[in-house]
Amino acid sequence: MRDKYELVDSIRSIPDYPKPGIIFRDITTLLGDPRAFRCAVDELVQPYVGMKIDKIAGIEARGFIIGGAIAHQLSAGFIPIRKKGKLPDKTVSMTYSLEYGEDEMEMHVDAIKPGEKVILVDDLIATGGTAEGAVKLLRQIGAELVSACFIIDLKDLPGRKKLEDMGVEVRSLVQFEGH
Ligand SMILES: O=P(O)(O)OC[C@H]1O[C@H](OP(=O)(O)OP(=O)(O)O)[C@H](O)[C@@H]1O
Ligand SMILES: Nc1ncnc2[nH]cnc12
Repeated sequence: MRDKYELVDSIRSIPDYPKPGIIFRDITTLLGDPRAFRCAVDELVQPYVGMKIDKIAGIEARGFIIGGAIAHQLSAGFIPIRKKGKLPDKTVSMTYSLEYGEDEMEMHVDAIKPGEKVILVDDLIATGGTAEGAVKLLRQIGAELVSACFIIDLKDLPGRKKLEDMGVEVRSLVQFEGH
């Protein structure tokens, strides 16, 4: 990977998916490109090296792919934040809205010990509704949220500001204009 332009070029944009007016930023092409995938994970990990991060919390489904790779690189544990009804033990849950709908997410109540240092990971932040719900859940069970990171930030949407207003540091690799 020579520079971040190659990372941008590895992301496929699909107009009017899943609804008219949305440009879907598809990371399957990035994931399928060995150099782009490695570059994205390495760039996301770099600021956290040496910070003794306990857990990476990844948001279903695309946050699992990126978050798992980051957790491995940082020798941290991995916590899945899942869509409703998928986790088998006692959970905490939160309803949230996103760019094209509404959903409910859950975590196991014992996924994190109070005070553990956690980074939230997803592929993309748009309205920030999903990440906001995840931050609330993580704090509810006592996590110390160190940062949130994304490959993509849709910068005309309020996601980044929403998290920063909650006192969360936000990092992203690629910024796109528009929806
Ligand atoms: O900032 P927001 O407006 O909340 O949108 C961002 C969320 O939308 C996408 O997930 P989606 O709900 O489509 O689920 P998927 O990963 O299972 O496809 C994306 O992976 C983020 O999780
Ligand atoms: N425009 C978009 N592309 C891909 N995933 C998204 N999640 C929310 N908005 C999105």
